[in-house]
Amino acid sequence: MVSKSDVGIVLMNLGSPDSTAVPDVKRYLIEFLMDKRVIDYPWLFRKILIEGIIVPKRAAQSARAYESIWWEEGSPLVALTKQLQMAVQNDMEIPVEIAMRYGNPHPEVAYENLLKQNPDLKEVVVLPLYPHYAMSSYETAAEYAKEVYRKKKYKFKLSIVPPFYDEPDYIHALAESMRPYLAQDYDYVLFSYHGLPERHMRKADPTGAHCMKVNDCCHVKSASHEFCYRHQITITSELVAEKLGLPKEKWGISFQSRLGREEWLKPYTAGLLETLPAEGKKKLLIVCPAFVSDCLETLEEIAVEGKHSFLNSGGETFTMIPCLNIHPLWVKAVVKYCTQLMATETV
Ligand SMILES: C=CC1=C(C)c2cc3[nH]c(cc4nc(cc5[nH]c(cc1n2)c(C)c5CCC(=O)O)C(CCC(=O)O)=C4C)c(C)c3C=C
Ligand SMILES: [Fe+2]
Ligand SMILES: [Fe+2]
Repeated sequence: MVSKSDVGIVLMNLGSPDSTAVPDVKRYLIEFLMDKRVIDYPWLFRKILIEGIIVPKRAAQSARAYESIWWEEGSPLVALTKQLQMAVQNDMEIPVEIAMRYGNPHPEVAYENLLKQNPDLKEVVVLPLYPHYAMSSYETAAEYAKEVYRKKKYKFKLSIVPPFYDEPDYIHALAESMRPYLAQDYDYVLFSYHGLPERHMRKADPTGAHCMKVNDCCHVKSASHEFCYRHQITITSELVAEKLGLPKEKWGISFQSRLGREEWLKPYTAGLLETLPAEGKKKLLIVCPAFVSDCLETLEEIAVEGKHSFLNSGGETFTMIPCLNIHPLWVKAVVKYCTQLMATETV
């Protein structure tokens, strides 16, 4: 066993542009979308599509969106990840660093910072800040953390916390972070998750025969569930709804942030926000559990664009429930997942 004083933690999130200036946003979008686990087309086709079409078209619009949510200290996602870092470090009393999959700080900087604090570092535990597995979120973060580690031939052990979508402490934290909002008058609770191309679901299925192929696949027991985003977000939602005592007709799941023309997981949040009021669901609570830190996709796409669309479609109240951010029960869960893993797994 490694002594606690020789362990460091890295909290790894998605990342943001360095600033809202268009060249910084361009650089960030290119790094993000050129990731073969995000847009999984052959390299040359991806390069032409991303650098020639998508990014030139999208960068200025994205920069404006970032500008509308930017904080004095910078990107909300990065600032909130730093706040989580401080809270976890205070609790664990060991060094905690943050790293981003895209942009800054880079995982190498996080590893080097831990080594500066303890040249005898024996183990680093990386927690990818995604409750659910997806090739384009959890997997790419975990693989990148390993790639940088191997390239630099570090001597410390590297352990990576697995997705925690059904872990009791995470479910408890998410449910309790939502509970105060249920005291207000509401018709419906919408769990809106980041979407994925349906193709990614089929690709991630190691059985090759289950996801999106078997009827009600996410509820039929299968080895594919370890890698099935839709199964995992379904379980998170069902466990939280059960804990909160939400009746079946009072909640539902949808998928946001679609990009491009491919079929993504349905139903789309944007469509539902326009049709829910006509079904009598006029007072809405919305929560986005694919993200543990508030970010562009919650603060702009949902809290601004989504709200506008819902209210314009006949909705009466729209309440966005914040991400877990630094909720004390979430900090406790993070501490537990990192502690549990220390010296139990090695890459
Ligand atoms: C093919 C494109 C994309 C896939 C697949 C995808 C999956 C995915 N993303 C997150 C989490 C976040 N995504 C965020 C922003 C964002 N996502 C995409 C594209 C895909 N994401 C783009 C182009 C952007 C940039 C913003 C924009 O121009 O719209 C963010 C916010 C980052 C921030 O700085 O605040 C997060 C977080 C998950 C969890 C996921 C798969 C499940
Ligand atoms: Fe995304
Ligand atoms: Fe599935």
